[in-house]
Amino acid sequence: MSLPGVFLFSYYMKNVWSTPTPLLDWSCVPTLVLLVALVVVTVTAVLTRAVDTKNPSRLPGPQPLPFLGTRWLFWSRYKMNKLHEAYEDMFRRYGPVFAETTPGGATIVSIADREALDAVLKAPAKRPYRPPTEIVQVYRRSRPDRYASTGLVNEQGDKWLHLRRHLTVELTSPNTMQGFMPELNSICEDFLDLLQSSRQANGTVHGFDQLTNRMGLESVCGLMLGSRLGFLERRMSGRAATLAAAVKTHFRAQRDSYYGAPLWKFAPTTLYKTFVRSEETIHTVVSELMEEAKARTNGSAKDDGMQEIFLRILENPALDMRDKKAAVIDFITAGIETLANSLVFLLYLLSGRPDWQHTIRSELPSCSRLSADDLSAAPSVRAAINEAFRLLPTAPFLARLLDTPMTLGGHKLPAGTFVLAHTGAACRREENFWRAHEFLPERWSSSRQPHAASLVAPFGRGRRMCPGKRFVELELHLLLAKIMQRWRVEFDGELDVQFDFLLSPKSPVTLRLVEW
Ligand code: HEM
Repeated sequence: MSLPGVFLFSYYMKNVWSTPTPLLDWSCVPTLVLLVALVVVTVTAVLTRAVDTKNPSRLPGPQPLPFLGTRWLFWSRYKMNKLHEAYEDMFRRYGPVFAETTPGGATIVSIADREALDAVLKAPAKRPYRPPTEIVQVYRRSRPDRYASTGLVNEQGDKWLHLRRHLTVELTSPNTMQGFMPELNSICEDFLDLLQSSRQANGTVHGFDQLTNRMGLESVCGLMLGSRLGFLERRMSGRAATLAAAVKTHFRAQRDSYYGAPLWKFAPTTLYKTFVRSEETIHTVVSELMEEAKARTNGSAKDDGMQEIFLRILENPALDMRDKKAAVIDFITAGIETLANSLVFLLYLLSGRPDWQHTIRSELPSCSRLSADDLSAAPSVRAAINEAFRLLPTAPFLARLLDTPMTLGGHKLPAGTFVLAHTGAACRREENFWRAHEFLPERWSSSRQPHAASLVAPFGRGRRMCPGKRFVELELHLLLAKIMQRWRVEFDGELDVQFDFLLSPKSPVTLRLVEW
């Protein structure tokens, strides 16, 4: 029994023995409730066990408890901010296909098996169903004044298809990205200037993660809103800090609503209120930024490559104004931390390979403005990025609901089963990659077997794949190339990584950028 359980139990037992019997003894009511609850829990536990042993197709996995399912694990055996390690441990205990049970009794199947992953992620679905984050769904549905739908990230079916068609064409177009290249070069240079001014004499940069977050903000907001917003200026405005903090809280609250006690579904708990505050802050700041961007756009020529995405979304008559605003919010929220964390992970991993940093530098020209051709002529940049995404992806698993019945790991699963596809864990299995736990960018230039490249899916797979992929890849290439032109990267010790619904570095991150 848990510690609070022991207290509760001893409190009730003390009352039962010491209280004289009154005419109408209300004190026994809580005891009765406790007893009834205990009986129900025990009977259900016995029944669950009986049903499980009769059912040979039951997937391996932790034992579910009545009313709690297997979530108790995340409140006892595992830490919520170390969920990536919890899943690695469960794969070791139960094998590459296992099931968890939600407090409501639904099954969630986790897979790290190559065949199972290929089957789920390559299934041809026109409208792949990615289970929505419930807390976002509940809140947005409660605010029809602000949201016409739950947004591209959380919407499903035809509504999702409509949003996807109208919102992502520009973002995924190679031409748009090409047009954004000069501006992206400037953003990267400003980021390097910010790093330079934050460096101590020996090259140490404290709070590197905060600086990358500002870079994520500047580039994603620049891309979406069509203008530079000043997040990379030496002294960051209060608004930028507010937005960055709200995005972090937003992700954490989603994580806690998903893996923590689901009390927020029954009452507006502190968790729910925290989530709502963060969503409202993001909405307010992004609305202000959109208004300012609109005002600037009205007074300027429309041929600027940067403004294309924002203008196309604003001018699209097929979209509700509320959907336009929600889209900008979703793009910004989905883009900032993912991009920033990926850069921290990439530099951290590269710090262990000074030889590879030399190779990158030797492939680059010395000029500061880099073109797409300069980047293509440096294959070691791509190899380092691919390898960092393989070994330490910021999104280590993808969620799907099965469209059709499927057999995974020898178990028949009905359509509608909730599956977590752990691409990150699969990429660290020796049967899928040669020396799987090591950061070896050379595997991408001359492949050593095994080399299951299709498992590396940092941006997801299929039609629900991340629409920001092209932009992020371009930006990471540029950033890495520019950093390597100027400095080599050093890091002491191991980076502490935590699960904030995404894998994130534990803040603050300190590293050294040393002159060549
Ligand atoms: C390193 C940076 C990024 C990573 C690792 C990343 C990763 C992902 C992943 C894994 C998904 C789920 C895909 C799936 O279920 O198959 C996703 C979805 C999404 N991402 Fe990204 N992302 C990044 C940056 C961005 C950026 C910069 C934007 C916007 C400009 C963005 C916008 C979105 C949106 C809107 C979705 C939902 C798409 C849909 O459901 O149709 N992401 N991202």
